[in-house]
Amino acid sequence: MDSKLVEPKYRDQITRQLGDDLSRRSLIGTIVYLLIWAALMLPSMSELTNRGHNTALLICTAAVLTVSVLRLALVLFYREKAKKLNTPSLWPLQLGVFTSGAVWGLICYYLISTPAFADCTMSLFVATAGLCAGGITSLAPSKESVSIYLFTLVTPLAAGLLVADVPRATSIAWLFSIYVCGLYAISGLHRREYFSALNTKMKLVEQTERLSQLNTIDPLTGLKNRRFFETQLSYEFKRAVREESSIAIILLDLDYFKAINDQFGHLIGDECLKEMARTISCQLNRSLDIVARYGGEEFAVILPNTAQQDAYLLADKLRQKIEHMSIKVHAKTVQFTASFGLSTIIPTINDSEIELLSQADIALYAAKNNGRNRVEIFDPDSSASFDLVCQGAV
Ligand SMILES: Nc1nc2c(ncn2[C@@H]2O[C@H](COP(=O)(O)OP(=O)(O)OP(=O)(O)O)[C@@H](O)[C@H]2O)c(=O)[nH]1
Repeated sequence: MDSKLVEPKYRDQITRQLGDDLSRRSLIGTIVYLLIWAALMLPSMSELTNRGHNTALLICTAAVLTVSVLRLALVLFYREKAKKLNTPSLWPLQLGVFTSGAVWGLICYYLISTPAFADCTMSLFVATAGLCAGGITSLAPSKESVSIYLFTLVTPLAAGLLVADVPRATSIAWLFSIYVCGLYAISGLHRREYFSALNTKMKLVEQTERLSQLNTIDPLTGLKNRRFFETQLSYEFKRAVREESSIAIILLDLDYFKAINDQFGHLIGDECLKEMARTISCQLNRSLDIVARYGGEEFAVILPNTAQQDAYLLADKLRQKIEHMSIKVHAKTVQFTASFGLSTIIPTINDSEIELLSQADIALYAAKNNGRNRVEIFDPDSSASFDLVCQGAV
């Protein structure tokens, strides 16, 4: 691969894309290769057989068939490698190009230098010119493949022209030289355009990924936002149904936040939210847990595979951490508390995550009503939350 044309950070993805493209093109190339041989030989087959050249023809046909099967096998081998490796080497594809080019070139040499096949010479030149054009167009993204193909295909043909008594040999040699040079130059342009398009595509993919990442993040706290939370909740809920495992939701809301804003200003209010986000994130040690800013001063936590008692212990630990947090503003210290609503379920197919969320909301509402700075667990029996052993009520 031409590394000057590829941005280093996209090297791996582009190498992979190049391999995919070349393997697809090689498949088509192999079929066209076979068809060209058939079109070249079938019309003159009976005549050549009558002249007693059937053994030579059979050997050439067997060689064309063998090299096509080999090339096909190499493409499949490359595809198998590509399933396991991120950036598989392109050598199987290049070996396929080399063998098919070399076999065609040698057959050309043999047919041109054998007087009995003089009738086929013109159609052989046309077929080889077509193979050159098609091969170079489809292999253009790989400079090495183009060079291998041209060299193996054209060198024996040129040698054949030198040794055999071909009418207008000089003219044909010139025509082929111009033709091959022109094709080679055009393949360079094609290659530049191909890699420029790939670099642009990779940049777009990268920017789209970054944008969709940003789309899931709350800019103030750096936590995930509500949209992400809801998507993940749905996903985790379905997983809990499948695995028949417990899932818990904690909703927490800063107490009297309006008063903090009014007293210290919105910037200090923002600092409280950021500090709170940091505290919640620090307390969640499992990578499975998801914390998000659910609303203005409201946060939400999903705890997959967590029983009610464990979720309660975590919520109360968070409550205590927040209670003991403080933010310095000039000479003053801002302290605040938060209220928590908790709901847990081992869901079945008939349950829904929206129900679980609204249960956590009911429990949070109860925590606010029951005095704030406390954890309430949703009680399914009374359909209202009840106070659990929570020590820090204001
Ligand atoms: N600084 C800041 N304030 C916010 C933000 N989002 C919401 N708020 C404020 O949060 C306050 C929420 O007030 P309320 O809904 O009355 O709740 P509260 O004062 O916390 O009272 P309780 O929840 O009942 O304890 C409002 O004053 C909002 O303006 C934010 O991003 N930054």
